[in-house]
Amino acid sequence: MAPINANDINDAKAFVPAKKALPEVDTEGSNGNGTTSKGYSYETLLEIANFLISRVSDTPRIGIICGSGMGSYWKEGSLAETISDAVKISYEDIPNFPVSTVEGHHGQLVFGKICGIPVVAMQGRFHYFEGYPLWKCCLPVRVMKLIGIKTLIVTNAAGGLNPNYKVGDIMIVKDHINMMGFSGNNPLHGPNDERFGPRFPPMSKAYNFEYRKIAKEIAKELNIDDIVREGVYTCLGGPNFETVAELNMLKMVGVDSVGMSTVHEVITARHCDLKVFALSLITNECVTSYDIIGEANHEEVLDVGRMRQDVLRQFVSKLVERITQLDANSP
Ligand SMILES: O=P(O)(O)O[C@H]1O[C@H](CO)[C@@H](O)[C@H]1O
Ligand code: HPA
Repeated sequence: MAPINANDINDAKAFVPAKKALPEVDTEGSNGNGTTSKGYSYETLLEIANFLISRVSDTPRIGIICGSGMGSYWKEGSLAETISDAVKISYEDIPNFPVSTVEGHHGQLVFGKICGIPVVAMQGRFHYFEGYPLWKCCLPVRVMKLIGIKTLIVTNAAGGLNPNYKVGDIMIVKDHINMMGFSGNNPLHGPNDERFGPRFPPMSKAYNFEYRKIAKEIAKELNIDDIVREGVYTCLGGPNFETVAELNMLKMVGVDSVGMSTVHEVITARHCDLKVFALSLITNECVTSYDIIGEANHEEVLDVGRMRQDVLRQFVSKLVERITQLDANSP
């Protein structure tokens, strides 16, 4: 058989040009001062934090990680647009910071206020499939901690595995299954710096109970309780979406929503004693049968994010307000 010549292939998809030049992904973090093979030193992270602090006037109380299509890009009406008095700092301009490579992830920190409360939002997160090790995906969480946040709100786009879920539902995360951790891939792998947290942090109360209670109250107040669920999230390494067999296995072990983020961010946040709230926007139904015609795709994920941006903006804004009130009144 004659060898295939790339020029003969007629499949347009195979030749779609890259939208932007592929960024250099530093997979081990060994390109800067103070880096080690297992993460940045405390001092280097402090330097990054101080660089950011020198550029803003208010210390943020709450950090927000914007998921795919959910204000991860700057768009009229998106969650990130809620932020007033915004100071935007591109990841590229922050020393030793990774850069976002995913379509729909803008790549900047936005400092400002939601309902008068100082926040910092990540418009664009880092994923394992981009080539970053997990500790590096979570570097911004430690930086936000050093800047002064007390609470982290994590949002993600996810496939709905629970058969009762519909596209557009919002799932309050009550727990996660750390699938990547089962093979020892964990953001806390390597030497532990006690200044961040303990060697063996517990994870049984990772998702703050009081915050989840507030979120359900807010859902009622906003009259969206029919689309708000509560369930278990899992993160796979990606970037491919899952096979039917994989999804059925995950369903059997009690997973309700599936994505490629969040779990390692939450582990890092809990390690350094941040309080955590997380939600999944269900952007697609997981394909759990060979009879289903459709397939998961990233465009649908972004579209559903856009479709739900108003609701998410209201939901998260109210959460920011009520979480701040709750924490002000508790020790
Ligand atoms: O988890 P976020 O960043 O919201 O994005 C989700 O959507 C993308 C797939 O469409 C993956 O990156 C997955 O993790
Ligand atoms: N699987 C994994 N990640 C995702 C999905 C999915 O179905 N949807 C959005 N992110």
